[in-house]
Amino acid sequence: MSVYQATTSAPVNIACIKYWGKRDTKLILPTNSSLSVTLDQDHLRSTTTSRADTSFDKDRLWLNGIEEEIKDGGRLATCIKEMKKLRREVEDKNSNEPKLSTFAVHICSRNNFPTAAGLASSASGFAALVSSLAALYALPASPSQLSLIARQGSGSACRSLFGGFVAWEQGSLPDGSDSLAIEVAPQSHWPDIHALICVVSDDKKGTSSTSGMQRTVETSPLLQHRIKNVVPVRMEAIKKAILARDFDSFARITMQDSNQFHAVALDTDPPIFYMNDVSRAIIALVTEYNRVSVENGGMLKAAYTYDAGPNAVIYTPKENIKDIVSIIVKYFPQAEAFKDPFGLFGAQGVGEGGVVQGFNAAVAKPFSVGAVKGLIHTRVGDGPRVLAESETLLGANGLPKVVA
Ligand SMILES: Nc1ncnc2c1ncn2[C@@H]1O[C@H](COP(=O)(O)OP(=O)(O)OP(=O)(O)O)[C@@H](O)[C@H]1O
Ligand SMILES: C[C@@](O)(CCOP(=O)(O)OP(=O)(O)O)CC(=O)O
Repeated sequence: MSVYQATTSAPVNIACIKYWGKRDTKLILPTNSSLSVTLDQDHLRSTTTSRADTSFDKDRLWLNGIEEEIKDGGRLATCIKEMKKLRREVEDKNSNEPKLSTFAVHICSRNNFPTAAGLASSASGFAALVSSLAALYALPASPSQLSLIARQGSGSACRSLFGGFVAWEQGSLPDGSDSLAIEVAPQSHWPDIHALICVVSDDKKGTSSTSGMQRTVETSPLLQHRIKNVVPVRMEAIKKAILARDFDSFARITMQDSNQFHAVALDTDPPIFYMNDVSRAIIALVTEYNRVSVENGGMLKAAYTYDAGPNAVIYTPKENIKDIVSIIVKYFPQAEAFKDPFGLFGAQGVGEGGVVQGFNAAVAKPFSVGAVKGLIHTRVGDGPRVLAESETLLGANGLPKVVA
């Protein structure tokens, strides 16, 4: 008896031009195009196994070992249904193909980072779901075609079907068939883009992206200006900057767009605040680091960006990442030693951190341990990967394997 299954992993992406607002909430069609950097799966990833079997009586999904309900008409159900539809097309063309589209599936997924930490788990999660089903079903679909389905799981997930630098073209058709992700440049084009994720403590539950963005669409006049006049120009400018490996322009646009996204959140009625004092202090530190460079005749050296929460992501070329880690550690002492995946600091570690020459230390006050509860150093990465059979997350009985 053949076992029909596939395991894939998919990356997280963090936008430089933010998606914020839907023109169709069911199909998840955005009010503006967006652009992101895919982060390295060696550090952050969702891994998903999908198996089709005649003995399964219904579609089931486990996330980090806990079964999630697949609600009728919900996002998970929609993605699974759309993938089965593509499988049926393959079966209709070739009658020798096993009728996997008629079997129920068991899907088991794990995120190697905390799902609740606001690290875009829905993006890597739905990208891994769609790519594992695509591998299971041996679909001839391109990443852009798969992005149409991942988009219906979570908008930002469509961008995780590619590595490197990725645009989500908003499209204009009512059925959404032109609202898809395209690769602007692969990882290999600009591999020196590194990222430091500052995981900021956040006790209270914030406003979800899904509900927050709809409130913004309904109430913010600034969003209309952003959609019509700002994003189209920025999309073109940032694509040009990426193709030219022009970090100065890339950084300027990324910071401006993060700022405007948080401005439209504030322009929402009632207002939405995603950043906190820690987030704002990190902005002050990156701004000061850039000021020192520019005043010495240099260019912008780092760019901050924030999604729908207080965590900072700082993009910087590889050559500056040591400076950035040192500055952040100086102002935000860490409870645990900095995990140094690229071996920046050698055996002695980052210590108490420090600032570059000419840096005005008074731009922010030092915080106490725990204000930034963790630092993750990563870089631009590749798109979804198909993993070996041995990586399966499902046991012989079709249920999640017990992890040690
Ligand atoms: N590996 C996964 N496989 C399938 N679905 C997942 C996976 N990881 C996360 N999800 C889905 O995404 C949901 C979490 O998404 P949510 O949008 O609340 O958080 P986030 O992605 O961390 O934040 P944001 O989208 O605002 O950046 C989970 O409840 C689950 O439904
Ligand atoms: C601020 C953002 O991270 C918003 C992401 O929103 P989601 O993709 O999580 O929203 P839904 O489509 O409702 O699932 C910006 C971005 O990633 O572009």
